[in-house]
Amino acid sequence: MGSEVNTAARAAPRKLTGKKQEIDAFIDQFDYFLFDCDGVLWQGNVLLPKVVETLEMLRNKGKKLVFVTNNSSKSREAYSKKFAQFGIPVLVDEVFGSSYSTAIAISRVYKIPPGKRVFVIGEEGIEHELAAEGISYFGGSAPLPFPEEDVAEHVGPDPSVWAVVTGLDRKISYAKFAIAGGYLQDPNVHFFATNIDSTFPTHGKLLPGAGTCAAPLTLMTGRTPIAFGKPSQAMMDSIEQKYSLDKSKACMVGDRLNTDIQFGLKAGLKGTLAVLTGVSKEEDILKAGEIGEGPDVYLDCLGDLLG
Ligand SMILES: O=C(O)[C@H](O)[C@H](O)COP(=O)(O)O
Repeated sequence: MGSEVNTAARAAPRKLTGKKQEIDAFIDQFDYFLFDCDGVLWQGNVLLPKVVETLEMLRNKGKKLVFVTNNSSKSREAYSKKFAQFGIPVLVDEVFGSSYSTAIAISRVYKIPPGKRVFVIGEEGIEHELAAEGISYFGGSAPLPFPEEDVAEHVGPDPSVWAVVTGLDRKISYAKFAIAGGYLQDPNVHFFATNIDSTFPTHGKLLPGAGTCAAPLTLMTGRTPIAFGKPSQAMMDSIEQKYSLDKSKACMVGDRLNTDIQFGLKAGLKGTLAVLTGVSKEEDILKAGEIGEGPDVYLDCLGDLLG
């Protein structure tokens, strides 16, 4: 499937009324539901209403659920613990995060050569998933092994460095950018990003997203990273393979038009459902619909799927 959205003759996004018959007809079209998490299931540390019951209802109907997040700060295992804290039983294997997507692309698609390593701008989630794939890395959450003011002495090429990977790094520093920028001046060093979200919604506010941890390197080197989170085709390809996903029976559920809904549309999934509990608002959805890039349907909140 191509990576562009086929906008031709797409109907305007339709708000589901919540009537049982209509909701059942919508759900019955799909065997698979891909869920974004933040803004759909919860907002930060607050679980949204009726989420537990809705996921249970879908499981009882035999639907296959996959939780697809761009949040690279947590590993799949850490994410499954977050689900457990909310009383939602989810297997580690049902979580597909951008850190995992990046790690499997590096080890299985790009096939990092033996003896090479990756410099990380990011947090534990990336480190955990790289390690699980047997990828050697440095940087990340480790403190700099030299005083920040001495950074210039440590900038330069390193033949052992095969790639720079960026993700959300809430301890980002000038020195980390300087080191990464030094490696990226070698055109043979790959530039990867878990995801390039502009914003990171937190406690109802928009904080700088993972994309802001890559952008200074683009400005510095003129290079743009290959990203493995939503809406990348690479992430969809891995999901398709891992879960034997039949795209003609799959629905993407999300709160954000430019990541979640684009992800479903670009992949040509059968359906896309937006909820209004996260980033994109009703007016954004209707506006995107005017250019054929809105979701098929939308709801105030996921719990409305209970009808
Ligand atoms: O900047 C980021 O990394 C993202 O905004 C964030 O992690 C989004 O995660 P998602 O909504 O896909 O769960």
